[in-house]
Amino acid sequence: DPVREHTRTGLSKAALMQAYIDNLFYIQGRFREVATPHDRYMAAAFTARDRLLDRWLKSAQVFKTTHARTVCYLSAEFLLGPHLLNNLVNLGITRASREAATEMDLDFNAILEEEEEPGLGNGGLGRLAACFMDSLSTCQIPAIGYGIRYEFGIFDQAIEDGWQVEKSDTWLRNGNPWEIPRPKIRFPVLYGGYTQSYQDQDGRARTRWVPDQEIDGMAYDTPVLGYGVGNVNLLRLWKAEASQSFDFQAFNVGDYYGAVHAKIEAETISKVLYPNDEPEAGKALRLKQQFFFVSCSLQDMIRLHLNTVGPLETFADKFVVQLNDTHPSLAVAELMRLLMDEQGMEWEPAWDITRRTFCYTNHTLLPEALETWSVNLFERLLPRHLEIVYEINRRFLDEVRMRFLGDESRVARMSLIAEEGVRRVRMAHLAVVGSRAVNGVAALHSELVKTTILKDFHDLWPEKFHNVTNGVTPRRFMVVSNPRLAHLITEVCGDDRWIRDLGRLRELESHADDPEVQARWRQVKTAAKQDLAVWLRQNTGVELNPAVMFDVLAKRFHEYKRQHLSILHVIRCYQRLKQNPGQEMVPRAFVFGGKAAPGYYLAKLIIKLINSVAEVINHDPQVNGSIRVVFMPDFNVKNGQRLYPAADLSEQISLAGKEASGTGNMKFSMNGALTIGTLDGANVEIREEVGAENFFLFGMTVDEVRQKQSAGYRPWDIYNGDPELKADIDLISSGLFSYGDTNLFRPLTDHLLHQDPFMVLADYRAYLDCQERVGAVWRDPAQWDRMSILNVARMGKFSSDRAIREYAERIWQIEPLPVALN
Ligand SMILES: CCc1ccc([C@H](C)CC(=O)N[C@@H]2O[C@H](CO)[C@@H](O)[C@H](O)[C@H]2O)cc1
Repeated sequence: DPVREHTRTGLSKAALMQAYIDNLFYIQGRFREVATPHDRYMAAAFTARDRLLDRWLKSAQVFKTTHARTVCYLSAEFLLGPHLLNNLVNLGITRASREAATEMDLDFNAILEEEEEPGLGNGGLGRLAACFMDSLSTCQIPAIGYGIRYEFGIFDQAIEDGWQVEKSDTWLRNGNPWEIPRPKIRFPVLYGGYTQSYQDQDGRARTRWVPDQEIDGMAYDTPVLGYGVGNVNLLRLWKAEASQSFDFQAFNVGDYYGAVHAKIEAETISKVLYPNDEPEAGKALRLKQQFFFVSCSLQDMIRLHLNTVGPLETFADKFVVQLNDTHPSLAVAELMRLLMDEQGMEWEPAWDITRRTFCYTNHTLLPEALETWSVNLFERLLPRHLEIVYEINRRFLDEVRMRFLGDESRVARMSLIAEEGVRRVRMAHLAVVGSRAVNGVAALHSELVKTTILKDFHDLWPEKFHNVTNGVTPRRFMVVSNPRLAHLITEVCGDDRWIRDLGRLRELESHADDPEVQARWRQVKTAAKQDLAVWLRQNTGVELNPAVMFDVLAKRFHEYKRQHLSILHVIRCYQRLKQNPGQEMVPRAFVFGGKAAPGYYLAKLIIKLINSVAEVINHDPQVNGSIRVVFMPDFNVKNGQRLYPAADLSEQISLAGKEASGTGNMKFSMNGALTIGTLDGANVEIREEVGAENFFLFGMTVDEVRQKQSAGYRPWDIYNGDPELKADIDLISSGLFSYGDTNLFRPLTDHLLHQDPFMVLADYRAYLDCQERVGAVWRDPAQWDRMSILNVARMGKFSSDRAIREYAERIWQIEPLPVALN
């Protein structure tokens, strides 16, 4: 009956109002007068969800009947962010929803604020996976995202007495309306034990794995709708469960803990996300987590293939699997095990399928982030996979020896096993050997991958190496987070086709000097700054004036990202104002944000320093008229969406050669911020696109860094050679920012003066001079607005749609498969 059909799928205001009322009643069991904010959010969420499921089922039917070639994106992290508004935008019903809310006298923004964000990631890598899922659907490429449904995601960050305090992330406590539990889609995951070789019925040598632990992985599905299309892809996240959750025999003998032991043991595997963003933990549970989702995902793909296509010989034609860094690289060995031990395939055909199935993306050059697992741990947890890794290695090193006769040192360097000291399995090597394509995430980074960490492999297989520069989705990071700017751009461009074709932003170029457009552009920025100022006052007590320059540095804390270089600039500004109060200085608000891995002491000390400097400056009437400092707590996707639209200046100041790409740099620039940055990662390409004259560049290049390091870098000499630098570091050591305690920041100042591995002191002077140039341009609003408009106009390249199209054409060889909207 049309009324019923209409209520669950209708996109009109009336249909949405009816659906909301129905959901409040039939799902939340509430009528309006007694509904809680959470009830209202859930009713709104289910209203959107129904419209998603409608398109999802149509997509699933099309993909099933057409045996569509499918991309499987394996990632240990998916930093999705809040779903509701993003789904309303992709459904094209934001206006109807707002009007429905107004008509029912509901506070639409309050409903949005109610949503807990699924923080199933640490930073760049996890958010990139989420942007790619949005673009895979929008570009109509059949895809499945596979990952882990952590019960506890990235910790919530509180700042107490200037220190980061981690709070566990109970994102599931109020339920999750966006996922569909799939109790019937579950797979056994094995650990430990030993292997046994035997003869099968045809007399062929076979190996069986006799594990000492078996758990289950159960699927939870989240639909991922594209923007303005009928295509909905699947995000399938696995939860660990005991295959037998209650041991009644133990209970009968009163061993109550024993009765639930297996359940607790099993569930720990998907209990919590490891909060490390570069240094690897090397913890056994982390390896168990990686194998857990890899095994479930590959078993699921084999099930889908056998059910839809048939014999596995064509597996690599149906599925292409992208390994998001080395975290899922066990997949290479696990697919071999499943094809040989479970599907009875011989090594060669199994290896041929494996090598044609996988592709690997590297996201970091930092040696401490390149995962290696001790052979002992590997053998203890995954004895069968170690055998397979050894055999892959034996055959691979034969190939290397053939190609590079007598070059045993190259053989040792390329081996999957690091033999010196504790023997370790090099996961990046396993990923490269088992993949048909390897890519970096920005042009500079991909060059460095080929000339440094994977040089030997590039010498052997140059054709395998590619670059695909990262991108971000303009839906979430422009339309959802900055609707005022989106409306203005649509008006100036004449239509909203730019949202799916970001190159159309070029239309703005011709308006860059138009005073009327500039005025409206500045209004949009000021309004976003006002919103942020209100949020910051409510959540930190710090008052910011939206008329001053908002200078923003927000990303995970890591020494290579050099947040401590920025705080030295803040201290320089402070000293200048203190030493000559009358001095005219461009007023600025320095906004910092970002989490530090809980075990990363120096990063946490930098957070403390920022908050301590803020304390002194914000309470000093001699300077707080010109400069203010604030630390935005709990930088996550939701708070990022408040920050990106409100920034005037985007700080991208990592040491050249260290930031693989960066994606925050793209989000800030797409929202009209100008960038001060080094020639690192994607900064290089942003500067190429927006024009060198519209980018504040400073600092050493990668080559200059290498030269200075090989010449012997002595930060102490720079400290003694630059009086302002000396004064700034001495002020930190003086205890002025720590109530006279001269020891608090000593670990940081000592580290800077004696090691400074990321050459903060070497780039200090160039950075300060560049900040002077920034101030000079800020004094000319018309020029600043012109540069801001040109920055946005030329950001088309950095849409994740472009990145996905490049993966599809150059790496995955997959065609879009459109699903009709209705
Ligand atoms: C094993 C611990 C661990 C956890 C995460 C990682 C990630 C690779 C770190 C990460 O997020 N890298 C970032 O990836 C982004 C997406 O490609 C890039 O834009 C960033 O430059 C890069 O730091 C390494 C090691």
